[in-house]
Amino acid sequence: MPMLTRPLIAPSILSADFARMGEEVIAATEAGADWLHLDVMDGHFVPNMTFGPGMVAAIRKHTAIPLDVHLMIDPTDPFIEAFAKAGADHIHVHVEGNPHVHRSLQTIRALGKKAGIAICPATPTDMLQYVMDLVDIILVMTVNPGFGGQKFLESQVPKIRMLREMADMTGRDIRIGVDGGIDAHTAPVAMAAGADMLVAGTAVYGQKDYAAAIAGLRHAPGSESQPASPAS
Ligand SMILES: O=C(CO)[C@H](O)[C@H](O)COP(=O)(O)O
Ligand SMILES: [Fe+2]
Repeated sequence: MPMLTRPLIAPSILSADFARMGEEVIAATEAGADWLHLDVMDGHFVPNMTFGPGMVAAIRKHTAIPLDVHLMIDPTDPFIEAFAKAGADHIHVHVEGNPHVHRSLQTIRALGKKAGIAICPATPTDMLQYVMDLVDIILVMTVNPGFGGQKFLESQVPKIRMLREMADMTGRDIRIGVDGGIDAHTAPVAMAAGADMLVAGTAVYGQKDYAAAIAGLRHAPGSESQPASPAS
């Protein structure tokens, strides 16, 4: 059974009030968010659209916590530098539909950012096998990407476990994040399988009290006896 560590919490602004984004960013920061998760969607890789580097730069001015940018766009590579310059600290690229994901990860690292790789529910873990040396964070999609407020896919729990094993075998400190349908019930399930970073849109921005929501996720059963994870 993997060790349960206190997870990092990354509220996803996908569920925030876009018309009050500055206030929403400050509110999550003051409520104790470890990272802020920014979902970039292009209406092509996923059937929804959100925002580009301009929004990331605007958000950067309102918080000092790491900006965790999840790129759901195709192509990816022409835009990596723009997101890095906009103030992203972590940049996640999807393993699907990108034949040169190895190069994408190299590019992110060369820009001095943490390299994340996101994996959709139908994609096997083998796809990550030959890029593990370039990965700082693995983002396991526990819903099909594109929308907030979807139900956590239990079918992804063995995948979280397998990726935790693959990550541990590298001997490097690779964080395993889960993204989609995370709440106080599913967070402990994901953590028991090896997740140590929880993205939560609805479970934070859909609640009245952001601080209570973040604390409720962070202190999911089993986490209290373990030391807190470092913030980045
Ligand atoms: O990447 C995403 C969707 O593609 C979002 O980060 C995710 O869905 C968060 O929303 P929720 O916590 O409401 O499921
Ligand atoms: Fe996301």
